[in-house]
Formats: sequence, structure tokens, C-alpha cells
Amino acid sequence: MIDLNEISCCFITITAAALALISAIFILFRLPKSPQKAKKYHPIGSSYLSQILNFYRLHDFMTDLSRKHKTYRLSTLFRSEIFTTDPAVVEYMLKTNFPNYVKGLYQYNILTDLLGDGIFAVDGDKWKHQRKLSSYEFSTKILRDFSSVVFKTTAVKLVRIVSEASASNRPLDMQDLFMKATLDSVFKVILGIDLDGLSRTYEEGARFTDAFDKANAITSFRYADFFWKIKRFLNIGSEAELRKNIKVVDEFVYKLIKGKIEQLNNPHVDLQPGKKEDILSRFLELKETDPKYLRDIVLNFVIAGKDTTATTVSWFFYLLCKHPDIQEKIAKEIIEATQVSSNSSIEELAARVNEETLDKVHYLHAALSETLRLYPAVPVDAKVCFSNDTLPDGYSVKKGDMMAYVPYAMGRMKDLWGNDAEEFRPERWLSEKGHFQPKSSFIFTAFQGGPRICLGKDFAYRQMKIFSMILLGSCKFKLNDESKPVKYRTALTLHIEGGLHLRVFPRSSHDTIFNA
Ligand code: HEM
Repeated sequence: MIDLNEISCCFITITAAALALISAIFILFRLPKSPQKAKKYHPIGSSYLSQILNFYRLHDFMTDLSRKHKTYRLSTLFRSEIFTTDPAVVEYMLKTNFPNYVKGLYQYNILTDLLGDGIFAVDGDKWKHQRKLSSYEFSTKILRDFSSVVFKTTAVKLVRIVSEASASNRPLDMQDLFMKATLDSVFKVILGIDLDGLSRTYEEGARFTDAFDKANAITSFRYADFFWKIKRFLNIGSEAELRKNIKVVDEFVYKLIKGKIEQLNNPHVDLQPGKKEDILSRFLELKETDPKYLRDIVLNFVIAGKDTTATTVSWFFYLLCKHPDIQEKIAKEIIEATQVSSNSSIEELAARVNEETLDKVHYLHAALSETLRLYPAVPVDAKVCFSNDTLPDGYSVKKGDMMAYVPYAMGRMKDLWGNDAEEFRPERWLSEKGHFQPKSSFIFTAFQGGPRICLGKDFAYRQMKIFSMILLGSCKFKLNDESKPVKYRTALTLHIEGGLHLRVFPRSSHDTIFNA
């Protein structure tokens, strides 16, 4: 028989226990969790939809948002994406708490098929090792001297090409020429090989160049392609194309590496002077002989140095066409520094471009920096937050959030550059004596800042200055069609949409430099 008293007693006990448990949970949740202040997150700047609708002018759209909030975020289902133009926050993420803002697995997965374990794709010890070796190599006099010779030879080739176009009254796509010229020179400095992309006389080199450009573009496209992993798994569409192009790139680079290793190991091959000046040979001398590791190192440098420098010089020439007075002022500075006359040949001009004259052209250096302020080659640069953090502005960031500093928007902020922030005015970089005055790398962020600051910054300035001194010392440039707007293409690097079409003229009518 069931005892009703026992049941009701049991029921009362269970109910009392349940009530006690619920009250305990309730009290526990009502208690302040910790003595810390409640976390706050940056204001939401815009939605993904507005980003997509403004994609064609994305960097200007982001600049407008930055004018409202120095730091803002986009919120997605899984994480926030935070964009900042606040120098204090930029310094914090790039330097003060550098280990907490990394490339992360997200970027590694996108980049590694092409970049392997190269410096651009990795964090931690792998990054530290390459950074240490490469910073040493990049600071040597051997590299400085060798690269200057390479840049001058390439610039002279450029003058020959533009002079031919001028003689036949043809406009030229200067961005395309700068792309080829920077690839030729970075390839020579890094691998010691003449690709000759400018005249395309080396068939294997031309095949490599095309495959490399395609592989680079498809890798960048992965950032916007939600389906790339599925496409890679099925080996279809752009991913099949990527695999094919990486194979061409790898075959070419491995062959070069193998050749260099054989050369170095063969005691009967006496390397001629100058043969060990390229970065690859120098790494081999340091006993780095793993071909995959060497492939990753050299390809990362080639990618780092090509489009960035070429697009910057292209925007620079565009701005000089828009400001002919500044073009003339730079030409005058070059002619005064090198002391060339209208009877000098192009070789004489090139010979006078040396460490001493490169140091004299402060206005040119300022104008190139001013170009990078307004048209930074890397307009937005993102990291991933490694663990929960609070930024110097008091706002919080969660583990896994994306944190980006925005050089394009930063270059246009009035509170950083004054009311004329949107104007191209090289003078803002000069002291009263006309000497170039650098700005903090957390305000002028075109080269990033902190421990991962661009390793090729001086290399890039030297190349841009040498190209400009030789081209502007001998030629004048004008836009082919003044009425056609020049715009950027929204991508990882800031290319000019459709190229930069210019007309070229000799600097003076009896100019032997140009006609030599
Ligand atoms: C105007 C030209 C250039 C600009 C504006 C530029 C800008 C930058 C920026 C923004 C970064 C950081 C990218 C990131 O977050 O990973 C970077 C990194 C780097 N750059 Fe440059 N760059 C230029 C030219 C060059 C050249 C010519 C080289 C070498 C040949 C080079 C080598 C590198 C390397 C190796 C890194 C990675 C550094 C590291 O992660 O420790 N760059 N550059």
C-alpha cells in the first residue's frame, strides 16, 4: 500500500529543496561578478550591407566613419571587426601589447599555399627567426650598394622605353611599367636573376611573372571569397587556377635555388665578384639549405616589395601630373643635386645618383612620403586579438576579434595633419631649413610600426628615389586625358583602377639625356 503521508512529506521536502536551489542560483547571478567595471565596446560604425554598397569607394567610406568615431566596429555573428585611426590605440596594438595582436590562424590559412611559412604568414618563433636574419641582411652595405646598382640599371631601361613612346607620340601605362620594373629589380636583389619583365626577352621568366601575378591576385581574393576552402577541396574555379599557378612559381623558384646550392657547393666554380650579393646567396652562406624554407623566404620578399613600391610610384607620378609646379620643383632639386646639364647623357645622370645625391633630395623624399600619406599602398591592415584585452581608450576587445589600423583614413584626419589634411603638400614634411622631418610611425602608418614595421622601408625609399631621379631628371609627365577621373581599385593594395596613362616629353628641346 502506498502511504499518502509519506508521499506528501516527500513532495514537501523535494519542493523545499528545489526552491532553495532556485533561490541560491538567483542570488548567485544577482551578486556582482567581480569588483571590475562593466566592459564597454566600441560603437558600431556601419553594417556589412553598407560596406558592400560602398565597396567601390570603401576606403573613403571608412574614412567618413573614422571622422565620426576614431575607433568603431562592425559586428558579425561570430566576432567584432574593429577599425581604428587613434594613434594611441595603434601604438598599443602594434607595439605595447604586440604579442596579443597577431596574424593568427585565419590569415595563415589564407596565405600559406602561396607564402608557405614565410615572414608575412607566421607569428611567434618562426617569425622571430626570419625577422632577425633578414633585418641583418637588409641593413648591410653590400645590399645597399648592390640594390642601388640594380635600381639604376632598371630606371635607365625605363627611360629608354618611355623615350621610344614619346618619339612615336604614344601614351604609356606607367603603372604597368612600374609593376614590371619593381618585380625585375626586387627579383634581381633577392634571387640574383634578371627576369627582364620590362622587355620580356626571357621566356621562362615571363611565364613565372604571369603565374606569380595570378597566384598573388587569387590569394588576395580569398579574403572576400567565403567558399574558397570548398573550392580548394574540390579543386575547382579560382582555386584550381591558383594550384596551377603556384606549381609554375614553385618549379621556377626551386630550380633557381637548386642551381645556387650546386654553385655554392662546387669548389671548382669560382663565383665572380658580385655573384653573392643577392639575399638568396647570402642565406645560403649562412648554411640555410632547406629548399622549402628558402623558397618561402624569397617569395615573401618578392611579394612584399613588388606591388607596394610600384603602386606608390604610380600615385606619385599621378599627383605630380595634377601638380605640375611640384613636378618642376622636384626636377629642379634633382638637377641641382646631380649637377647634370642638358648635354649630359642618361648614363651620366645615373652615375651621379649616389648616396650623397640621394641624401640631398629632401623635397623628393617629402613628396614620396606625402604620396604614401594620401595613398598608402596597404590601406587597411588587420590583426587578430589573441586574448581578451582593454585598449588605452578604455574599450574592450574579445579574443578572436579582428583589430585593424587604417592608414588611408589616418592620412586624411584633420586632427592628425591639420585643416589641409586632404591637400598634397610635401612642405608639411620639411623643417624650416628644408630638411625632411619623419613623423611617428603610429600616426604615419603606411609602413606599419612596432616590432613588425616594414623591413623594406629604406629599400623602398631608395628604389622610389632612384627611379624618380632618373625619370624626372630627364622627362616631363602629363596625364593622357585630364578629364578622365583616376580612382583606386578596392583591394588589399591600392592600385590605380585601369592603370595610369601618361604622355612623356623630353625635359628640354635639345636634351641629349633623353635622346641618347
Ligand atoms: C612603398 C613601399 C612599401 C610599403 C608601403 C610597405 C608597407 C608594409 C606594411 C604596411 C607592412 C605590414 C604588413 C603586415 O601587416 O604584414 C609591411 C611589411 C613588410 N614589408 Fe613592406 N612595404 C613596402 C615595401 C617593401 C619592400 C620593397 C620590401 C622588401 C623588399 C618590404 C618588405 C617587407 C617585409 C619583409 C614585411 C614583413 C615584416 C614582418 O612581418 O616582420 N616592403 N610593409
